[in-house]
Amino acid sequence: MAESVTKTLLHSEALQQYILDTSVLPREHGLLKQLRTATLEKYGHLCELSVPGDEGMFLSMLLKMINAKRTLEIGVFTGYSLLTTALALPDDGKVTAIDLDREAYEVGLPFIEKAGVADKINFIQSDALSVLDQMLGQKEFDFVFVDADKADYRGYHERVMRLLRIGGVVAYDNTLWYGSVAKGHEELPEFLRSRAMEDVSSYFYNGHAAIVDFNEFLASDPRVDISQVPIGDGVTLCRRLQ
Ligand SMILES: C[S@@+](CC[C@H](N)C(=O)[O-])C[C@H]1O[C@@H](n2cnc3c(N)ncnc32)[C@H](O)[C@@H]1O
Repeated sequence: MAESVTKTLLHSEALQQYILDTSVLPREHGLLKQLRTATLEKYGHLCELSVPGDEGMFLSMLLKMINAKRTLEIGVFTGYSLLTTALALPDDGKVTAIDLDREAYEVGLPFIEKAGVADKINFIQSDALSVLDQMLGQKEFDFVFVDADKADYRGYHERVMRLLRIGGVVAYDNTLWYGSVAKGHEELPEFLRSRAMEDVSSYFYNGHAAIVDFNEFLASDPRVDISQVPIGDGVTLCRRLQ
């Protein structure tokens, strides 16, 4: 269980375990722990799709620091980052959450309900790009967390730039793609490579090229300040400037 709470490749296993034992596990909300266990029981190794505990705590801190009230989550799975967000928002905060997969959302829903934050959440089961298109000109967000189809990150970014208030923050997950961005696709960790090769249209196969391209694109986008944070699988923060 412990190894699924954080997956950064940037430091040694001993240091990773230290971070986990010292500052993550003692402070992780009990219902987040339960949600993670339920995800592991239902999805096995795919539980790694959830954000790790140290990244969850980072997102929670960030939301509180920027006083976020209206947030958008693109890619929910069983809701680890969603529950983290809902817990971090003030009582009158709202999070709009989009995912194609309602079944996975319902695995985490009992923990969201037990935490008493279900009223803050509007879950929309749909393809994210089409929902974002419908929201343009209607909604404004303080914070957006993007963790869905990596091949669509450019498309999400164009829409998010119009949905985020000026000064608002968008966080893109998995921007280090298991450490492989600094290497070639063939150097993906074995567990990812074998899964990628099973299905060339898969999340795992397409992720590498899409993320490498997206990182280069963000670095040249004058509409945002950026900071690539080496936590979890890499999170790039972008603050909208114009
Ligand atoms: C990495 S998981 C999200 C993990 C989540 N943030 C968490 O902490 O548990 C990616 C999710 O994106 C969803 N997804 C993929 N493509 C999508 C799309 N085009 N529109 C909406 N959701 C999508 C998948 O169904 C999956 O649940």
